[in-house]
Amino acid sequence: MTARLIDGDAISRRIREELAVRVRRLRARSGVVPGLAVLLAGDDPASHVYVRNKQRACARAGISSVRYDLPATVTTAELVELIGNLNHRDDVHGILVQLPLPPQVQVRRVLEAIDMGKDVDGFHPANVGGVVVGEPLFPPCTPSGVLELLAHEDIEVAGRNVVVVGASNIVGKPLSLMLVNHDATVSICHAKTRDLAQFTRLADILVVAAGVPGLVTADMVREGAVVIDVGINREPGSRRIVGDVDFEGVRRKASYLTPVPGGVGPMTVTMLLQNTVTAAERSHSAAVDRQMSHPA
Ligand SMILES: Nc1nc(=O)c2c([nH]1)NC[C@@H]1CN(c3ccc(C(=O)N[C@@H](CCC(=O)O)C(=O)O)cc3)C=[N+]21
Repeated sequence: MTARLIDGDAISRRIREELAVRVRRLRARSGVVPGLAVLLAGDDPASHVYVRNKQRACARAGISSVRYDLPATVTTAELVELIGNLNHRDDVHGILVQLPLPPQVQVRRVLEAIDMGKDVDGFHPANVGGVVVGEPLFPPCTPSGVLELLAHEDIEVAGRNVVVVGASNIVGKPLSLMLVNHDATVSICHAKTRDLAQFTRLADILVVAAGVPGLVTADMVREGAVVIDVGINREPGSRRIVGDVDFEGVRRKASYLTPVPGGVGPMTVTMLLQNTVTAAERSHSAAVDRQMSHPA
């Protein structure tokens, strides 16, 4: 068997075109232009690349984005204060704090400072709780991008065995709960899992988000499984990125496979744009509601 490749770039393009239509409609109706604030601390080269990609994608969809470049020495208090100011600005509908943050910063406190209604990354604990009960204000971007890819290919998740490799707070854990909410049977594997292959071979759908290049090889994959590679690993000294899956080997065994690049990565950015447009639409509806209840 040779896997069909899931084209995240093409699926993203279609969704982004629909988002651009929503942006134009909102602007025509209300004059509101969706706005995203991106906070970037320090000079991690990968973070700079990601942020540049996000801002370019915003511009193409008609979303205005402002970037705050903060020194690597930034404090928790400084970040919390800046976020407090952005929370009150009505031209900023989404706030994104690029991770990782420098080691002296208390990430939890920073994420908790973001107004829930502007938490387009879905990292605020209240949004994380929303994922548990199945109705987050904003679903986290990479997990919803994965679900969007599966839905787009008509791959049913209800009743399937899904194995998620990686238990991070931003991908593995929320994605696992979102899959359970779609009636999948989910196993979560992580760095301490003994005999990983014993689990991965049970998977109808295998999602790999471990950050370990080449972790999943063909012998670990059931014939005909769907394999979603969330890994983004930069080879030292190279600009090329590779996933967590041995692409050539697994391609001969799986029924569907996402490439890296061009799979989950662009969907993450697309879901960020989607959340930002939704945030702007909600802020406009809220303004209309206030107007209706207190006419001038
Ligand atoms: N607050 C926060 N939110 C995030 O969503 C977030 C973050 N911090 N920190 C880092 C990770 C990583 N991430 C990616 C997004 C897009 C691509 C992407 O577009 N990848 C392209 C290729 C990009 C390239 O070539 O470098 C692709 O896979 O085709 C990759 C990785 C978002 N993250």
